[in-house]
Amino acid sequence: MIKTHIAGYPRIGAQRELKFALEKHWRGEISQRELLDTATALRLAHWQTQIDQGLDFITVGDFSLYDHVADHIALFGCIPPRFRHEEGSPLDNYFHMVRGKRPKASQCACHADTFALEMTKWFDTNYHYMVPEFDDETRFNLHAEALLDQLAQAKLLQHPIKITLIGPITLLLLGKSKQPDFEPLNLLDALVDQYTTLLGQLKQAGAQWVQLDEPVLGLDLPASTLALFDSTYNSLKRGGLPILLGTYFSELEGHISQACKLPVDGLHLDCVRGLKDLPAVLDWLPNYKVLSLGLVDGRNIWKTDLEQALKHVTAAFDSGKNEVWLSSNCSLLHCPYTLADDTGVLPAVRNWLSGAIEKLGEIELLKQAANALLHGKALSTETATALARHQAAVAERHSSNWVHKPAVKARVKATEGLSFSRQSPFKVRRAVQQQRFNLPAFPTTTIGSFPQTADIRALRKRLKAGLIDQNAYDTEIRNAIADCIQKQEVLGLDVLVHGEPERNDMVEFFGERLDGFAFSANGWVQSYGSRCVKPPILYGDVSRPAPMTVDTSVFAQSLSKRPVKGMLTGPVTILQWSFVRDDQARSETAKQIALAIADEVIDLECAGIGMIQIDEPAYREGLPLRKKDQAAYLDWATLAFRISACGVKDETQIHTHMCYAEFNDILPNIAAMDADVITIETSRSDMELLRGFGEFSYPNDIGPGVYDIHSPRVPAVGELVRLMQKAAEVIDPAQLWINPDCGLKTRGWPETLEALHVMMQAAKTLRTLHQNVKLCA
Ligand SMILES: CN1c2c(nc(N)[nH]c2=O)NC[C@@H]1CNc1ccc(C(=O)N[C@@H](CCC(=O)N[C@@H](CCC(=O)N[C@@H](CCC(=O)O)C(=O)O)C(=O)O)C(=O)O)cc1
Ligand SMILES: N[C@@H](CCS)C(=O)O
Ligand SMILES: [Zn+2]
Repeated sequence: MIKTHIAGYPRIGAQRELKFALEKHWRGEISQRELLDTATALRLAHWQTQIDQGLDFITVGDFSLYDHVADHIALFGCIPPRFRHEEGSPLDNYFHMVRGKRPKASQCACHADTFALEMTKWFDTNYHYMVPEFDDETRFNLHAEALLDQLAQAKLLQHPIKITLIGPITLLLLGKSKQPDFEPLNLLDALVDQYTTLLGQLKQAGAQWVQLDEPVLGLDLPASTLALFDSTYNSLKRGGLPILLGTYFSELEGHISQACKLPVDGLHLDCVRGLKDLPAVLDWLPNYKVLSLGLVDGRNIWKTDLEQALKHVTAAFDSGKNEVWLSSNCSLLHCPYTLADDTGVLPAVRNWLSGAIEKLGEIELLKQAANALLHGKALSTETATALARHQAAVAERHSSNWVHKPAVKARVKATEGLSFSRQSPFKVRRAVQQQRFNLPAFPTTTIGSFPQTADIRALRKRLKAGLIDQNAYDTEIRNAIADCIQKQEVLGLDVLVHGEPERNDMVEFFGERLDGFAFSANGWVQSYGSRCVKPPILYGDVSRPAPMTVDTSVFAQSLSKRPVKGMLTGPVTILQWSFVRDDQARSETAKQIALAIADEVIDLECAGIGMIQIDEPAYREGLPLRKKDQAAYLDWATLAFRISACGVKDETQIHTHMCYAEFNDILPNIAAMDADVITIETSRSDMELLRGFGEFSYPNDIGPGVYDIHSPRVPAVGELVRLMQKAAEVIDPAQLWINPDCGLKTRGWPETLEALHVMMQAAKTLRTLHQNVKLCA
């Protein structure tokens, strides 16, 4: 028997309805009721689409107003004490937990300025989840009302229901221990009790199945953790609801037999990332269990090769399996709603693509084709035509002239064996650069973007709608740059930026200017909360038809005597935050992008730009989940950065920037990138992240972020001085720069100016405290 389902659906809304409703609610423009009505309407629409496309189950539990991990914190009642208030609705307190809060003058002490939960990347995706906090005071207290309400809504559609939840072991491992020696897994028994009760309630309320996702099974796990799965799932059985164990994002290698033997009713396998596991799973998984094959890629947008997928379905039945489910490998959260009619995408490329709705159609088409094959029946004419048309599009992409550019391939080939080093070692470059720029101790700078105001976004919208012409747009952008430069001069920053007002997004902007990329008009994907990105579609060999940033940089530099950094996004980040090719190695694509960025770097240098920042915030995120694959990645990712950066003279200062990551385990590779200056996110770890840089004797200059840009909170001078003093304990002060954690695009101007003013005061204090800093080795 074949059944179809998905691991989860995008939730922001086909027209970003949830984003706009959330932001209106936060601005006080709509009530909680209106926000919840929007959410209900979206869920009903999503379930109806799944039914219309023929899926055998609708998936409930994947929707969230902000983040699904935060929802589990609310569901199991493990909200950290600082967010538990007597006053305010549960939803107010939920938003408080995920967004933080500044106290209103009139509010009581329980509303003190509280930091939101930390946010971090969901495995190796560009989605951010809210990090649960655990300590020995953590208690669980089931609050299933919201989930049961959703189940009741779904039941109105009279279609079988599968609930989806994060499994208890993954949930604990995603969290952070708030005490030095406390292990979140100590809480497992208590949490499993709550899960078991919940599963019982869900069964009673009419759910047919639950999918419990344990993507950590695809990570390198200690034997002690692996050992917990058996007893955990034995307990969960008591809930009485059939369990599908969900795995995705990685191969199960090493854990396959255990995953197959767990006391659950079915196993879901990621057949995109973990296809290698399939033969072993077919051997090990008992035939009475359901095997769910995740054959449609939820993290990319290419049409699935259904003929290939069909072979895997056949192999499953040939191995004796009785019940095979067809699905996406992971939640469709990571892809846009639809690309079928997106007018932004080049028509030649559009036919190769599949958004969430189209992926539901693929799963259904696969089911029909597999059923016909298994029962020895001919396909209906309609299915045969749809399948033939689908496969023709898949084949066309692989052989298209749009994809393959011999000159680009030849240029990459010519780089083989080259090491791509700067002309001189850092110490020599540093002296030459200090002579050129004459910077003070603790130079001050920012990461690149300044507030992307509603006015700037509205301006771009007017350009797109044809309401203003390119000249009018360029003039306004230049005004914004001039204003930004002037504000930085007034603040007294040492190294300026142009502020990035012309960029819709730091990756999409470059995608729009490079050959080999297509972009969509409405292909939005949730990044965190109400924030979305529109990843460009990297479909072919990459080259740079013309300079991309030189005019803007030259203009910005013409407005100041201080250095203004040229601002580029690095090859690994462009790769990581785009929908990328699946027909060639990522390392190959990265080299192509690196060569295009290298051309831009040289053009900037030739135009007189003395400092160039090549941002690589996704360098760490691209690290494969399994240790065995990491060294190879780090080698090519570092090489890609060096290809883009190393063509310049010693006197040109190369900066890079990284955020959202633990860096300590990859320090040798970061050092090998050999950027003259690296700015990193550190303030939220109280500079602890920097300790590793000190222990490793990181050789080049470092700007540890001194304040968190995710919050409107303005720090105090003393706080920043303390953080920098902490940094100076582990790093030679002569190596230290002062800057915020990351770009300021999501902030408003008032708090930005206030916070930077505080940062400048802190720099002054530090220069007094460290008068003897020797700036040049
Ligand atoms: C640094 N980060 C980034 C990541 N990934 C990227 N691809 N880019 C990143 O910068 N990953 C890690 C982090 C994630 N952080 C963020 C932070 C902020 C956003 C964000 O603000 N997103 C915006 C959309 C940005 C954008 O593309 N803007 C466009 C179009 C804007 C738009 O929606 N226009 C409206 C009209 C608006 C108006 O005021 O009238 C419209 O077209 O209808 C632009 O500026 O032109 C967001 O709003 O979600 C994302 C990730
Ligand atoms: N230059 C970018 C980097 C963000 S990670 C910015 O400032 O927004
Ligand atoms: Zn950043």
